[in-house]
Amino acid sequence: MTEPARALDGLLAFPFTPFTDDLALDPGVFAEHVAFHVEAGAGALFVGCGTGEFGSLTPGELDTLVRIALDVTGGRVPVWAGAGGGAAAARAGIAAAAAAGADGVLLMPPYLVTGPPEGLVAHVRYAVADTPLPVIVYHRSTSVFTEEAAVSLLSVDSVAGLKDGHGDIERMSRIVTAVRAAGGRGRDFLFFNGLPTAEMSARAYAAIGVRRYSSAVHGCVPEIAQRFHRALAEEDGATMDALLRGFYRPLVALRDETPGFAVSLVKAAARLRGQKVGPVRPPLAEPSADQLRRLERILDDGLAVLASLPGGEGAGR
Ligand SMILES: O=C([O-])C(=O)C[C@H](O)[C@@H](O)C(=O)[O-]
Repeated sequence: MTEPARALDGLLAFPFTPFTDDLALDPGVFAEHVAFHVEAGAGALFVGCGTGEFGSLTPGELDTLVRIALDVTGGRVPVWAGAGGGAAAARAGIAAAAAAGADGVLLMPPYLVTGPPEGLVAHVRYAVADTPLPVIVYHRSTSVFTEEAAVSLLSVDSVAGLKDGHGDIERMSRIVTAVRAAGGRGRDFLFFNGLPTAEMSARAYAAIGVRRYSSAVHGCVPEIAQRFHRALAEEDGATMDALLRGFYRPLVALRDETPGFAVSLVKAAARLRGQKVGPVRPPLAEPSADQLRRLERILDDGLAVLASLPGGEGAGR
C-alpha cells in the first residue's frame, strides 16, 4: 500500500477520460494523456474521478483506465482510482481498484440519495469493507460531513483523508480543527481542497491548514498549474496574484457561464493545445464557438503572464 501522507505531497492531477467522436473510450489517447501528466510533474494521478467524468463510465471502462495508468506510470507516481455511486457499487468499485493494483481510492459521493451524518459514515464503512487501500472521502453534494461525522471517519482504518468539493470554508475549518484535536490518526489525517479550479481558493484553504489541492488545469496547462503550486509552497504572493489575475479569474468567469464547465472547459483547452482527448459525454456540454475563442484568448494571456514572471519559464502553445 502507498504511504498516503508521503505520496500525496505534490500537485494532484486528475486526468481527463478521452473519448472518440462517437463517445467511445479512447485508450490509446488516455495512455498519451497519462504520460503528459507525468512528464509535466504530477505528484499523483486520480483516474476516473470528477474531471475524468466518473459518472459517465462503466465499471469496465474505469478498470481499463486504471490499468493503463498503472502501466504507463510504471510506479513513477501513485495512481488513485475513482469509486462510488450507491453503497454496493462503491464497494465493488473499491474492490476493483484494489484488484487492478491502484495505490488508493477517491470515494465519490453516494448516488442520488443522502442520509443523516451517521448514515454517511456507515456508507463509507460499508464501501471500504476490508480494502487494503487508503481511501480519501469526497466531501461534496450528497456527502457533506459534520465535524462529528468527520471525526467518526477516524474509526474506519482505511480512510486516510477528506477532500473538500463543497466549498464551505468555515465548516472545513471546524472539521480540520476537530479532527486534529481528536489526536491519534487525526494528527496525520489528510485534507485536500478539491473545489473546481482549486487554485482560485488554494490560498484561503492553506490558511486553514489545507495545503494539498487538486488541479484540473494540470491536464491542459500544466506549466501554469505547476508554477502556481510552487508559488503557494514558497508563499510567493506576487506570482499567485499575477496568475490569478491574468489566468485563473478569467477562466473561472467563463467556467461559471455554463453548468459542467469545470470539466468541459479544461478538456476543450487540452484540445486547443493539441491533445486529442475528444468530447465530453452528456450531460456535460461543449463550449460554443464564441466561448472557445474566449478560452483560446485566456490560454494565450495566461501563458504570456507565465512568460513574464521572474525566471520567465513561459512556453508558446
Ligand atoms: O474529482 C475531481 O476531478 C476534482 O474535483 C478535482 C479537480 O482537479 C478540481 O480540484 C479542479 O477543478 O481543480
